[in-house]
Amino acid sequence: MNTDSIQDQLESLTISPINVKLKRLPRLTDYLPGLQTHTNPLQHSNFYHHSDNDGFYITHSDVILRQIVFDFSGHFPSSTPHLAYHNAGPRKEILFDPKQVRAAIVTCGGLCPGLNTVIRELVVGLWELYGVREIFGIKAGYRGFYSSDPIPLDPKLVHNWHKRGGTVLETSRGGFDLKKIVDAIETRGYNQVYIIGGDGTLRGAVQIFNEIQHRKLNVAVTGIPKTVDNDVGIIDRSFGFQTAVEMAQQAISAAHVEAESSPNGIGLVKLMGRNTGHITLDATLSSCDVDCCLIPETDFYLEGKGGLLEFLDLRLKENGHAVIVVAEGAGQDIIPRIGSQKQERDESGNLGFLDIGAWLNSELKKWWERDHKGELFTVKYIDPTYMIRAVTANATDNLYCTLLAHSAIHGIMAGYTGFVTGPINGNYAYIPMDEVAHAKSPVNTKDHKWAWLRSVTAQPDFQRT
Ligand SMILES: Nc1ncnc2c1ncn2[C@@H]1O[C@H](COP(=O)(O)OP(=O)(O)OP(=O)(O)O)[C@@H](O)[C@H]1O
Ligand SMILES: O=P(O)(O)OC[C@H]1O[C@](O)(CO)[C@@H](O)[C@@H]1O
Ligand SMILES: [Mg+2]
Repeated sequence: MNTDSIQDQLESLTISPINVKLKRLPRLTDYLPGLQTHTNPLQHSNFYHHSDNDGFYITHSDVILRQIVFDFSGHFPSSTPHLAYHNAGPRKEILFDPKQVRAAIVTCGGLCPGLNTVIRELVVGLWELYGVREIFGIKAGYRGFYSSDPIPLDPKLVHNWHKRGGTVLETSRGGFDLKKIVDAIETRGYNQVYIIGGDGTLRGAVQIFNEIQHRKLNVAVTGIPKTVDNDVGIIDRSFGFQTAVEMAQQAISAAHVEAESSPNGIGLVKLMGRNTGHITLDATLSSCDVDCCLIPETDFYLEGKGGLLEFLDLRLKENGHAVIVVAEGAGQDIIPRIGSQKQERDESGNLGFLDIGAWLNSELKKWWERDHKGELFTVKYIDPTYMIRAVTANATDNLYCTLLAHSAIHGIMAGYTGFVTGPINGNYAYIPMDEVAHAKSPVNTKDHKWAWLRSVTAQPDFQRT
């Protein structure tokens, strides 16, 4: 169909009913049917002016479609159901009496810019929007539920936490003991549990939620997805990611300056990205200084036709310098393991990596010595690791963290449980927690963005012919 006829068709298009499948969210009333409802205290707030039909309150029938881009040339609406999620936001009727709420907040896994903002906004939101007065911080990750006393939190205490990197509550890996955690939740009398963490944390949170359901406890659990690597699926992106990309730019700029200031200079930067290369990819695209971007989602090799060394040889001849950015999880298969060298695991069971940056640094030097002995050459290797995540969130991420925290509060107050809050197509949604815990988000090397990257760097595709 040509462009004009599609335009004509769109002007008069009637969309027949769309086949939508709404993702059901667990609610406390699923297993505690007798719970009383309460009017949302925002109804009496001086700051939120609203009438019944001004759209302020979100109803159970307000949904967000997962897919918003369609092919109008005959395939829409299709018989395949379109997935929809509940819209996040305040409900007029809630399932908690704010005076009876005892909320617990925990941060688990690695650091990410914005963690303290989420904590701060959970505290301030619970306190100011709903009048909750019993809010507790759990120290140092999951183990803190059963191994230390909680920290009472209030708006005064947390008022400037968003200006600090890291997590004031502290975090850790490992220490997940389901029975001890749920026992502690029961004994301490928490009835709202806010769990901030990545894929591992969310898998743990699903188990906590299942056990709470099994024990029929009046306790709602929500997850707030945190991953500096941006490797959690379904949601548009994770908080702190943009800040990390911005920080990564500084390392790339420095590598570029170093490289172009030396004859045959190579700047080599290693960035975080355990299983995904999102940070590396976005930092490359926004810097425009990178000659080659290496990520875990695509293999590469050094020697021979179409390899990295041949490419660098050409770039150095053309430009006199080159910049390589590599994600920490890239190239793990091409680094030789020494003897019985085992891949170590951290306390959560995540595989440790061989150091791709240090290995490349040494291989580049060996290559030059072998093939270009006597010619000037330098590699400047920059490994900013923790510098890109141990910072405060930028303004965009701070705002994002605030909306996430408030959305999580509204959802839990409405009696939803076992859910995660996150943006889908720019709107905040409630998503079943087990779905997010298992959804990955790799870089798609078949899409336009990767093709754009290849066109910007003109790097090889590393497909051996
Ligand atoms: N499958 C699982 N079941 C229960 N608990 C888990 C599981 N995987 C990880 N955990 C627990 O979740 C917490 C955080 O896990 P992990 O260290 O993998 O970080 P994460 O949440 O994935 O964040 P990130 O990888 O972004 O730093 C740890 O306390 C760990 O013991
Ligand atoms: O050294 P730590 O704290 O275990 O964290 C390192 C890992 O955490 C992350 O930042 C997030 O998973 C990864 O990119 C990185 O591999
Ligand atoms: Mg993880």
